[in-house]
Amino acid sequence: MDYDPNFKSGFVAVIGRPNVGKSTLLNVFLAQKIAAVSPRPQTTRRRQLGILTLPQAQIIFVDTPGIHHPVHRLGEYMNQVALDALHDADVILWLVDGSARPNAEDQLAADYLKEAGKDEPLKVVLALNKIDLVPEELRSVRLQEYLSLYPQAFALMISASTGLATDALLEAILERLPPGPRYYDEEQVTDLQEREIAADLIREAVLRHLKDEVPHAVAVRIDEFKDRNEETSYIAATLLVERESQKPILIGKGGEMLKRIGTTARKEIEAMTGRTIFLDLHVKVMENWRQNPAMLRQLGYVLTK
Ligand SMILES: Nc1nc2c(ncn2[C@@H]2O[C@H](COP(=O)(O)OP(=O)(O)OP(=O)(O)O)[C@@H](O)[C@H]2O)c(=O)[nH]1
Repeated sequence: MDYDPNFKSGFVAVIGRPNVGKSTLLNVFLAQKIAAVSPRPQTTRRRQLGILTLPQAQIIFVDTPGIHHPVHRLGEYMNQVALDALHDADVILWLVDGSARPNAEDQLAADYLKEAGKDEPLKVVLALNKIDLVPEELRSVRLQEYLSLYPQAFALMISASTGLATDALLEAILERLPPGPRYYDEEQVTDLQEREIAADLIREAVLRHLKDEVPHAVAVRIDEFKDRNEETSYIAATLLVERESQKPILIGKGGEMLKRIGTTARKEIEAMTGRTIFLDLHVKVMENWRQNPAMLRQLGYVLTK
């Protein structure tokens, strides 16, 4: 690899509480659907990378699960992932929901930042997202409310869904990146395997159709992902639920709900892969999978420490 002293690269940890729009923003930057986006909190469970290669820089986004108070093993794992990402990051993009006042979880994120930056100052860019929902006259007050949680941050207001000031945000990140090599090929946008993305898209479809009914007790296991030819792939996946009583909710009358979930997921996977997909979905009860470290590992939630 040729060394270019003007080239910049580095890791940008994207943090913030669940549902602030991390995935939406990542999709804007990468112009491709790689992270799960859903109107329900905590869709992003795994640590994900999105890689943006520009003529003079390469940014590797680490999309962390939302920081929140742990209530079970999966929650603890998610917080640990978030802390690890802060330590390793060159720049931290702290995304908050500008349409609401700071709450205890935002305070917790600020505490994480203080903890991670106590020996070495962190480069934190604070982005107030969803500013399209905030009346003009309230905006600067809101900015100050968030900035007071971590005054060392560079702050700006954006809207990931309208694209407002997302260029300025990218510029602020680029300014703070150190010189470095191009770590990944230009064409590569993620280090997530297609099957992992497919699992995320299936889980997203479940959350979208089921609203409040089974939400976070569902995990997706990809059992098979085979290319049949150039244009078609076959995917078999199992939706794991925690209790027998959740099974009929997922399946629906005459299998109608499962069919709807399958159709939504299939379309999303087809958009992502550019291929025709045959999607075969099953539902299985796996009691208390969230408390089971072996099960979490099998589903790709590797406990790091
Ligand atoms: N009005 C408005 N809505 C937004 C904006 N950005 C995101 N949203 C919506 O907010 C919801 C959550 O967005 P996500 O991108 O899934 O949030 P996330 O932070 O990745 O969520 P987790 O995966 O749970 O951590 C979705 O319904 C988005 O459409 C914005 O700038 N303005």
